[in-house]
Amino acid sequence: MQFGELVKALAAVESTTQRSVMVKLLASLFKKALPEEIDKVIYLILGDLRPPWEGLELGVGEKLCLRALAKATGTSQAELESMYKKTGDIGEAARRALASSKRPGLLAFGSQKPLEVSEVYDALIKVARATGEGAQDMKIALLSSLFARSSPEEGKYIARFVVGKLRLGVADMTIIEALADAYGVRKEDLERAYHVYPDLGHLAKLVASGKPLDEVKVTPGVPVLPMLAQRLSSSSEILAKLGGAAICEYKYDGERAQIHISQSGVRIFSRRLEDITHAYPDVVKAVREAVSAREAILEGEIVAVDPDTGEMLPFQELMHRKRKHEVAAAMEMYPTVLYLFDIVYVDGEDLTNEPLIYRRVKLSEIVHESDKVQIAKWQMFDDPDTVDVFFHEAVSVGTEGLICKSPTSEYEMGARGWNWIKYKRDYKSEMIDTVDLVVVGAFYGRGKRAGLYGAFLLAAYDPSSDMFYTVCKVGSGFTDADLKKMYEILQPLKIPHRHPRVSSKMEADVWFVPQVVIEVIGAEITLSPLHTCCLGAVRPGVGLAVRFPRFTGRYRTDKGPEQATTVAEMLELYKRQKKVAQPE
Ligand SMILES: Nc1ncnc2c1ncn2[C@@H]1O[C@H](COP(=O)(O)OP(=O)(O)OP(=O)(O)O)[C@@H](O)[C@H]1O
Repeated sequence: MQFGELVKALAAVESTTQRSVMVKLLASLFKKALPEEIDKVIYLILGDLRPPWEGLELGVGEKLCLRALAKATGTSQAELESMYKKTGDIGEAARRALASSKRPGLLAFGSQKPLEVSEVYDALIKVARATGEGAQDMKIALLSSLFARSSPEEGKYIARFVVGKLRLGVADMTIIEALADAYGVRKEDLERAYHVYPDLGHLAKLVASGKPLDEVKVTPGVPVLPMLAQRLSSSSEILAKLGGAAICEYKYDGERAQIHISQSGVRIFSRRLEDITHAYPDVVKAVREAVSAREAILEGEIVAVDPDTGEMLPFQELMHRKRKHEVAAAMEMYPTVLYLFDIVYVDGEDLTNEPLIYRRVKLSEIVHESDKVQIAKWQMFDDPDTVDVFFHEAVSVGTEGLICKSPTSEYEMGARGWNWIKYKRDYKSEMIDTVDLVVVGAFYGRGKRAGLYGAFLLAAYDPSSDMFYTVCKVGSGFTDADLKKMYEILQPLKIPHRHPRVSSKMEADVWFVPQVVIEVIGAEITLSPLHTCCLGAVRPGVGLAVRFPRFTGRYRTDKGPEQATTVAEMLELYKRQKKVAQPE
C-alpha cells in the first residue's frame, strides 16, 4: 500500500464527526492492505510502532524532528520553530516547509517513486532502534531522508507521528470494529482475542490471512487484560451477590503488577499494561528466588513497606519509583513487598478457565514465601459478621479493605464483573490528637535493627479494671538513638511472660512491666480485631487500633503508666475523628 493512501484515509478520519463513519473509513482502508502490511498500517494509525507494552520508543523530541525537517527542506530551524509556534501543530509546520522547499540536493518530489507504508514503517523502526553513541545523528539522518521523499501532506503525518501527536482519537476498540467489518469476523471474537493478546497489529495479521482467532493463546511475555472488580458497601450484599460464600483477600494499597516469567526473564506490567520492570529490580530478583516455575503469569500488588519494621506504607510512597534515576535510592528508602493474589498461567497450562480456589492452590504450590514475596492474606467466609471482622483487621494493618471473590469464578480477562467485589470504606477518618501509650511488649528487630527491638506493643490504660489494653504495634518514628535508648530503658523491665495487668491478643517476643510511656500519632483510629482496647465497645469482637502509628520523639517521663491515655479517651477520640469522604 502506498503511504499516500494511508494519509488520505487519515485526513478523512480527521475530518469526520461521526464515529460510525470513522469505522467505515478504517474498514475500507484495511480491506486494501495486504496481510503482510496490515499490522504496519494499524500501528501507524495508533501512533505506536509496536504494542505499547513492548515499550519501544522512538526517542524523537520536537527539537530533533525540526532539525530533521530543516535538513530535508533547507528551511532554517528558526523559521520552522516560528511556524510551529504560530500553528501549534508540528505537522502543519512540516507541511508548509515541505511545500515551499527547494529540496537541496534531492530530486523534486513527484519525480521519485512514491513512499510505501512498509518503507515508512521500517524507517521509523530504524529510528527507534538507533541507540547509544551517535544515535541522535542517526535518527536525524533517517528522518530527514524520509521527509525528503515525502509529499507535504505525508510529511505532516510523519512529523505528528514521530513526536507522538497524531491525535486521531482512534482507540483500540475503534480498530477492532473496523477489522471485524473489513474481514467479516465477529467483533466479540476479536475482543476476546484482544483480551488474551492485546496486540492489534498481530491480530489484524491473523484475520487478514484467514487464520482462526481461537489460535490466540495466553502467552508468557504478553500481558493479558486484567480482571477488575465491582464495588459494594456492605458484607451482606457482597455475600448475597457471590452466592453465599466468598474468598476474601486483603486489598493491598500499592501498584497492581502482572508478572511474567518466561525464557527471556521476568517482566512486570502495570494495570494499564505498561512495562514497569525497570522500576522494580528488587521485585524481579525476589520473584526469581521465590517462584519455582519455568514460565508463569502471576498477579499481585506491589506495596511499599517501612524498611525498618516491614510495615505497610500508603501507596504514595511508591511514587518515588517513577523517575528512573531515583529507583536505586527508592529501593533503599522504600523497599517493597509483592503480595500475590492470582495465577493465570503456569508451565504450559492456561489457568484462566479454572476456578479461583484451584488457582489459589496452584499459586501456593509454586510460590515459596519470603520477606519480599508473599501470598495475599485471605480467608473463606459465609457469614457477613465475620467478613466485617476480617475487613476491620485489614484496614487497621494499613490495607484499604477487602476484595471478595467468588471461589468458583474463572479469571475473566478485561472484565469488570461481579465475581470480584471490592469492599472499601466510604470514609476515612483523621486522628485529631497524639496519645500517650504504655510499652507492654516488643518485637525483635531485623536488618539494621538486629540486636535491638524493631517494634513495640503499646497499650492504653483502663482505670476501672486497672488493666492495660493493647492498641497498636509501632516501629516508625524511632531514630537509631531512640532504638538504643528504648532497649536500655526497657531492659530492667523485662519479664518472661505477659504482665498480668496487660490484656493482649498479640504475642510479643518480649514482655515488660508496664511503665514506660511514649507519645504516638497515627493516621486514624480504626476498628481492629487484633487489639483489645475497647473490645466490643463499638462492634462485637473488634477493638480499637491506631492505623499507621509513629513515635513523635517524646518520651513522657513526666507520666506514669496510670496517667497514660485511657481506653475511654481512645473511644472518645475514635468518635470525634473528622471523617473525610474516600475517593473512588
Ligand atoms: N487481593 C487483591 N485482589 C485483587 N486486586 C487487588 C488485591 N489487592 C489489591 N488489589 C488492587 O485493587 C485494585 C482495584 O481496586 P481500586 O478501586 O483501588 O482500584 P481502581 O484503579 O480505582 O479500580 P479498578 O482497578 O477496579 O479500575 C486492583 O486493580 C488491584 O490493583
